[in-house]
Amino acid sequence: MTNFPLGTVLGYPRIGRNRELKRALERYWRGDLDRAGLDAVRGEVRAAAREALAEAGLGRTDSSIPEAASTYDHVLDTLVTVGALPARFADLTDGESDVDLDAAFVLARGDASHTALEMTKWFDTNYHYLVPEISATTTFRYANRSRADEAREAAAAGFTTRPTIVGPVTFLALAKAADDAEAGFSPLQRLDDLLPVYLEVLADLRAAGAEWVQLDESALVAETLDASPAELAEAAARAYAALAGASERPQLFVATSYAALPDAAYRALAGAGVEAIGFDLVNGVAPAAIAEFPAVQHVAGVINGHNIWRGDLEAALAKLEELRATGAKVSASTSTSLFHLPHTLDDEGALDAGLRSWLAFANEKAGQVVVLARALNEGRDEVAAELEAASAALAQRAEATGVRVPAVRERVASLTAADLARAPFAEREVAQEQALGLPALPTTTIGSFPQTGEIRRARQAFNKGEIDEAAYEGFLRDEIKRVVDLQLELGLDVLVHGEPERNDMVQYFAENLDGFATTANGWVQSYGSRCTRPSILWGDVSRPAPITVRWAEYAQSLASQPVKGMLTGPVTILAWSFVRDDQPLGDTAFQVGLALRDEVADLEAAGIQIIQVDEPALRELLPLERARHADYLKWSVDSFRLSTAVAKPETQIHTHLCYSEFGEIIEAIDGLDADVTSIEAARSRMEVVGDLEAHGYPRGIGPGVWDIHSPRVPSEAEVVELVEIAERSIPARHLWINPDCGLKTRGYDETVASLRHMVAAATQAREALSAKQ
Ligand code: MET
Ligand SMILES: [Zn+2]
Repeated sequence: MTNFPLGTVLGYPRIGRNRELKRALERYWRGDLDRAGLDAVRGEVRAAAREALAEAGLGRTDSSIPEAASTYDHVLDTLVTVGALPARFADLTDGESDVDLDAAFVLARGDASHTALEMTKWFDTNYHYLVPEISATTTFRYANRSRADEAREAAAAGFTTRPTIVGPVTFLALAKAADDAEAGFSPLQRLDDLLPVYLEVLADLRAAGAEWVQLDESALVAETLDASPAELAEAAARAYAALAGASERPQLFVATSYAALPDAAYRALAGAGVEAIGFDLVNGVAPAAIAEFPAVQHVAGVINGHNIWRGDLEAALAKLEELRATGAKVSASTSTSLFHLPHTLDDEGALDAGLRSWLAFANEKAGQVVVLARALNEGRDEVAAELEAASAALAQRAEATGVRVPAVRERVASLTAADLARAPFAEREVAQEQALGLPALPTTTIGSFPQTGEIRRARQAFNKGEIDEAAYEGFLRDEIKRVVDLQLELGLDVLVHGEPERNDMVQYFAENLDGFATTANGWVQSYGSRCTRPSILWGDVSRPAPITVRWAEYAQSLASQPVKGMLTGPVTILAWSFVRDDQPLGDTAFQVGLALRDEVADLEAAGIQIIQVDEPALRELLPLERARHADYLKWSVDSFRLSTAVAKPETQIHTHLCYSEFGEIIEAIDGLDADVTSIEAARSRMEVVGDLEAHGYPRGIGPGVWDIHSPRVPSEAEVVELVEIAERSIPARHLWINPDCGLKTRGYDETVASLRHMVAAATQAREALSAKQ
């Protein structure tokens, strides 16, 4: 068996350098591409990933290239591999043959007869995985052999790559108890039943030629899961004793990312006989017990896989040398999979040359790992030139114009507690009731309306200079009028302008704020075929001019109902951008908060009575280590309040949070002090409203009644049912009726039908309410 390579990356972007896979998927789902066509693109994307990493300098046959392609989601891949289909998908399999990709798509996207799996954020990132549902009766079987097929495909192309799957502990730790599970059931209880399938998978991968397999076990670093770190470490000890004990298997590389690997978990893995263990040295420190396990290969994540900065290569090497000095066997690696990054800077010719020299995308990060591996192998003198170039870029960045702007820093420094506080809610509630005069159970939407092909084409034409600004603005005004008229016709109570001018809710602000740059092709996967193009926040942030005011003002001029002004909050702007790494995030958040504060004041002055500041990423940035929570919650809440507290009592502040697992941050949500908060709740059938009730949440709340992540149109009766569930926990005067999230990814047919059902359901619920009174 071969040694573990001296340099590796934990994963690679999966969607294709030019989003080939995204496009192929969408054509396939629309029926414009057949399965053979889709499979051909999938194969090309896998081949291109291997070639790109080989070109960056990773070895073709030394297992340093991860075989980490995924067509929709890697947790879904693992779910299908181990055949853990929830009961409601039982009709997709005969229980014996392989579960195919088409079945996986139904799990992911739902269809007329299946509600899709839930999605939630992958650790503290902006990537969404599909949440497995496990109960005492879930069956496990080796039900999809794609990983082994891919290893064979790699071999045929002259590679020995390293198949990558989610490890058994993480798979179960990230799962939720299925609805039919008994109270108190935890998916980890099924570990011993799952392990035999992993043994089969390992044997099959070995037979396919894999020398090493990578099992991602990042759950071991998280303190925010249902299972405690001690339970997770105990599960790891059991799981890996079983897997390492197998005779037919590749060598095991257990990778962990996103925070420090706790000593207990490290000992569990090393003690079980795992041959290589990876840990994150960007967001964590090395486990203390390393010296006790000299046989283990320690794969040190010293190159940040989750940001786009070229960073301090010298410091990364110093970490490796320090580890090696303890006598440990050391390899260089990225801290996380590179699927959080765009493919390559080669596609960013238009980027400012200075800024570009400070950056590294996936291919360039792989190149950095290769440099470090050479230093480990041949000595640091052999890479002196590369180290020097990286240090020079870093020094130049620190001094560059715009990175530190005195006026911005002085404004932040002069803030006081009074700048963060509004009048008490009781007072605001009365003032808003008078100002707005809304009915009980008001209906609204989350902001965006469908981004039609026509809108995208108009934006493209404008960006290419094919139409001038006046023509584009005229187009947007017509679109806004259409959306406002539609909402009037549907009978919604609080309107939106529909956000047609925004390519993306963060990028739009980034493009209009100083301190940001945008990329040409910097796409990263968000979920399935959905990609985002995060902006690069590289300098001090300020707002040169009002951003959204003219659109909101125009929309408001078309209706007597209130139109919500629509902003993206500071935490979300940070979470969905590539942020600077040279100062605490909280400092950056305050700069963004101040810029938004100016926008709130201007919206209000323009006559906008309701302003929504979206913070869907509030939960996502919550650190995985509990010790860091207090600091995070303080700056995230304060930066939101900084942006909104400028509003008068009669101005109603809304916020929107995607996802509903926020038991953990309910104090923070309360701390935002928004008058109304909309949240996702439809897929979990309002699970979250109980948490809110238990907490005694005192202000307005809009639990989503329509799951907009699926093309399914909810019936009026379904919506009524969800409203009734919500009414049991939330006082009617605080309850709002809205979809789970924005509608930009939906088509107009579904949108109109669903909103019609939603408004009709609200009318029914109102009638029931007044009958009761
Ligand atoms: C991901 S949250 C989206 C909120 C935004 N206002 C929208 O409706 O699209
Ligand atoms: Zn949302």
